[in-house]
Amino acid sequence: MTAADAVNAYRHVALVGLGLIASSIAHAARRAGFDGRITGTARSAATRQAALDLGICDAVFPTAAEAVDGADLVILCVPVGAMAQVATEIAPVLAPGATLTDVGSVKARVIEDVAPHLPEGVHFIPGHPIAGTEQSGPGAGFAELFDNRWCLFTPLPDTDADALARLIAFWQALGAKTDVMEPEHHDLVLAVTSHAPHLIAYTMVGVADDMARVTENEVINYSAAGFRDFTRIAASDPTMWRDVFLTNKAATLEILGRFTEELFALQRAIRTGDGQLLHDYFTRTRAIRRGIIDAGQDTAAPDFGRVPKGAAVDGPKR
Ligand SMILES: NC(=O)c1ccc[n+]([C@@H]2O[C@H](COP(=O)([O-])OP(=O)(O)OC[C@H]3O[C@@H](n4cnc5c(N)ncnc54)[C@H](O)[C@@H]3O)[C@@H](O)[C@H]2O)c1
Ligand SMILES: O=C(O)C(=O)C[C@]1(C(=O)O)C=C[C@@H](O)C=C1
Repeated sequence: MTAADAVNAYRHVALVGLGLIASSIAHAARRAGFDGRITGTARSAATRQAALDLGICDAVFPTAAEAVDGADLVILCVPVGAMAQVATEIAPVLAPGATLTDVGSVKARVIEDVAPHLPEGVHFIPGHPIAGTEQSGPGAGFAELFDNRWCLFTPLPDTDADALARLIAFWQALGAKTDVMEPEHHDLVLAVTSHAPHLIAYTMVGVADDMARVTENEVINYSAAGFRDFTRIAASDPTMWRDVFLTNKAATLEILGRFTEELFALQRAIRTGDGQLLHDYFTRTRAIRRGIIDAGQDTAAPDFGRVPKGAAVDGPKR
């Protein structure tokens, strides 16, 4: 199957929320050869106009129900805390046989908030592309965002296998690698790899800001590269990240608890002059970084239409 075949399996894609991720989906779908209709909805007239000016949508609407009417693929691209509200709005107009997916950074809570509102016959397949930037809004999107990045799916036990395969092929055509897992497993993994690191970056930049007041901005002016990376992460959208922490509470608190224990151990090693402990620790973490880079070099090109091994047959990862 070609990328164009995979994206054109759908004829009308509706994007609910027109920010970084929605706009990147539209650009990547067009790049793959999507020749169907893309509709969108945003609350503000300025965002709707921007989406038209940027060529992201063929038509934009002030309400989600209007945008979704007649769509065979609906993608919820709003903050996780807004998923329940938009699901209620669109439920009456979702066409039987349509696929409804989302891109939210948390999965168990999105399933809890969306699934109860849906009519029979709609294929609800939660998803999450692990790709983004600290920018927001329709102008921030670009076609290459998902290239060689993971998109994870957390289907429900009764998810239709053909609908899942079609959606996986769509995301692979956008450039992503795909995998399937249980929602709770997803939320724990992401708490480690994304959510806790964001909170740590927010905190470190907050600490530096307090220091900057003391040292008359020297901390900001002479910031080193590592700290500057923290400031990029800490510039991410406040609404999106508030919702992530409030909806992935248990997993994030679990990881932050472990983080604090390790931090105290390192703090003690510094105080007691235990250079061996520090050296051993940093040697171990360096190996992890090198492992990630090696794995990245092994990344295969997306294989359109391929259902990942184990998706429907062996069941998702737990
Ligand atoms: N930014 C990232 O790095 C990233 C990566 C992967 C997944 N995600 C997830 O994707 C989703 C969208 O993120 P984004 O980065 O595109 O955000 P964004 O801020 O760029 O866009 C969000 C859009 O949703 C709209 N919106 C907000 N609240 C709404 C409501 N109550 N009703 C209707 N529309 C509403 C906003 O006006 C905006 O148009 C979030 O669920 C986020 O967790 C983000
Ligand atoms: O690169 C960034 O700016 C991101 O933070 C993107 C990032 C991540 O943590 O990797 C953030 C949240 C998403 O749910 C997925 C991706």
